[in-house]
Amino acid sequence: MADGGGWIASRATGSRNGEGMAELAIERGFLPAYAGLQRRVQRAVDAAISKFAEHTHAGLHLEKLTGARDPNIRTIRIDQFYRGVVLSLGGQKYALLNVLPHDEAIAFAVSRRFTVNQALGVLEMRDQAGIEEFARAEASPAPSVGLFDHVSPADFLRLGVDGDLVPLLRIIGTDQQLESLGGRLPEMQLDILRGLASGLPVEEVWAELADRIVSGVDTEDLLTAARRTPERIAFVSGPVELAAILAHPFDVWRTFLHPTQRDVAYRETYSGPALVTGSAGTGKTVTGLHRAVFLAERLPEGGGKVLLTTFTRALADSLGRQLYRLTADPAVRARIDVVSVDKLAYEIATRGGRKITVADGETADRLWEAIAESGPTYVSRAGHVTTFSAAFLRREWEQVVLAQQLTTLEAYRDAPRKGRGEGLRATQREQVWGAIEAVRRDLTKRRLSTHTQLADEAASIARQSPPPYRHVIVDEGQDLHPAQWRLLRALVPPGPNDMFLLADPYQRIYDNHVSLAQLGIEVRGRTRRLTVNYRTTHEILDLSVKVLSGDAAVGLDGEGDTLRGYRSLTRGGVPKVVACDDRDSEFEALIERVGTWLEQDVEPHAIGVAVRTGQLVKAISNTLSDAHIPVADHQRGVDGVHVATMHRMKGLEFQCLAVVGLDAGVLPAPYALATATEDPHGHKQDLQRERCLLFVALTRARDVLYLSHSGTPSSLLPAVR
Ligand SMILES: Nc1ncnc2c1ncn2[C@@H]1O[C@H](COP(=O)(O)OP(=O)(O)OP(=O)(O)O)[C@@H](O)[C@H]1O
Repeated sequence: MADGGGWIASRATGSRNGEGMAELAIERGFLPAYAGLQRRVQRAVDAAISKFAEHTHAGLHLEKLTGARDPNIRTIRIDQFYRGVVLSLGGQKYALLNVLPHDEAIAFAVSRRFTVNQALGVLEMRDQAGIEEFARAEASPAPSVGLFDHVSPADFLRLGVDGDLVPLLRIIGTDQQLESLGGRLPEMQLDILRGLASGLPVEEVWAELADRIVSGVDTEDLLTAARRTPERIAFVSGPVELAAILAHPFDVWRTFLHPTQRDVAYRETYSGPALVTGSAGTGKTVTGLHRAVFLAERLPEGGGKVLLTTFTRALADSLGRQLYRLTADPAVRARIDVVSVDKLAYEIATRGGRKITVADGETADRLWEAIAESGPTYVSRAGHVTTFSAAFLRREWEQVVLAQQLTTLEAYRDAPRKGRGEGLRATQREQVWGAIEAVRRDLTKRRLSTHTQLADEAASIARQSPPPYRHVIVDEGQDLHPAQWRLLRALVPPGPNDMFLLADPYQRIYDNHVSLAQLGIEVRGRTRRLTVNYRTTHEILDLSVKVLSGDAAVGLDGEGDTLRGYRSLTRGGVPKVVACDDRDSEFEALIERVGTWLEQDVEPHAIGVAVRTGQLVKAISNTLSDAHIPVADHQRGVDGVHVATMHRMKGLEFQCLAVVGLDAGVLPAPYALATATEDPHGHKQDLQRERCLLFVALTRARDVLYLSHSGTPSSLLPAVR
């Protein structure tokens, strides 16, 4: 270490060593460590980093340590109390690993060891002292059934598991044992072991890795390995980039993507529309944001724009905020339009000054209620004289008539009604058509349009002009209506990298069952699946997945999706279910819970309360406000605890989440279910949608999940230990 690796000086004065700029890298773990420091210590860290520019290593007090498991680890003085831990990568390159109070820094530094993965060639960190401790504590004979009996030593090596760990893995018989060893292992190897332990066959785990296998790995060459590990080591281009990273140290995703996410987001070319699936919290949004920036950076000046769109305005706002943090370059930002699909449709449909008022949900509901009440009767399968319900008529309009752009009774009479349950006789179709027409006329008379109608009109308008975008990226795609897909298809010319779609069929909470191929969006051969959940703890995920029925959901590509290999990287407490006698005591318990979170310094906006109905939202907001707990009001820009319906929780996340009012009679919502006797298929579908809704709600929690009900619990709530 002749010269302290100063990229700042190199940049300012030109290369001093004549071999190009020396570099400083940061290791992923450095960011949370930095984020947790007081501002005063952060400033001292910033100053120490700057010294890399100005000093030789002597000036930096880079120290080797006696007893270190890794000869390349050094510590560096930050101030009187703190030390940084640094890895020498060779060639005057260093990676910042951690910053801790003096004794902890030394303990961290002597315990860690960096190795190069023999299969993937990536740099890995392990807690060597912790592994030794585990081996001592668990020094017992192999269990009769080991967790990895189906994996041969050769397979372990092929999958990049270090040979010296194999004897230790043979004594592991349970998931709990694996988890207690887990945090000490290299992250990538743990990921592979968890995959194997969750029942994935060796060949499937291998297939996930196959693209990344490197031949001729030099396990001594840390620097090359570090360059192959962008998910753990980021080489910064200079002080501006480093400052940008350190300014938002919690946004780890900005700098470090999982290899699969990186492959998906940074692929040079998809020959046509690409679909990324993955269940809750797997980083679909994050991947879409990176893709948007990647594509926008490649657009030539005046060479078109990227559209980044999603389901609601709130989600689009959130995308916009995250995008802002991902790229500081105003030219790149200016090339990306972030807008919800509804707003996009409205803007296109009202272009040229046309005045349109959007029918709000309540107004539309009232029209459907009125027609259902006064509408025709028929004799049901069960032999009752019955009417078509408002929900049935509205869905028939949305899911059949608007979805297929049916404009005449004749067309409707012959139209397929896939996914709509019980068939309708010709006379019933006439009755339904009459009711739909009446509501449509009523809307026209009042000069109102629904969002779906607007999307339909906007699609027709868009088809008549040259497509305004070069690339379209769609988040939360599982819930878009066919009319919205037609609109998006019309906004971008078919070709390479035209559409990049993100969707999770297990989070479908509206009735739109779409086949993209039928809408001219062919993703076959270009679908990828993300499986690692970054948001939620293992325990929360475990409970959430139990809510789903186990039936495979059908994806936008028409294929059955799977939750195989879906897993979380973090551990936490088991979610708590509180059973209350009545609503008052349930609300009291909620106040207590939220109050405790606030006392524990959880920010109000990091707390969410999800419920099934709008009435409960109102009641809980009032209850919390009365207890002097701030409740967010986004329209008025008021910060506070976020109380919302499960539908509105889509796409969001909270450090602490309460999902309350989980009573039988509230969830599944009786008004959202077709009657089991009269429409068994529709009933089953509706029930599945309610399950997905609860799944969406539960998976919004990051660290802590609290559940409660009054009286009999919802049948959708799984038994909790
Ligand atoms: N590679 C990563 N490293 C660290 N954090 C990540 C990574 N990828 C995603 N995250 C974090 O995980 C959380 C979930 O990510 P994101 O919202 O993109 O997932 P999603 O698949 O869109 O989720 P959902 O479908 O449930 O809305 C976010 O907090 C995000 O910042």
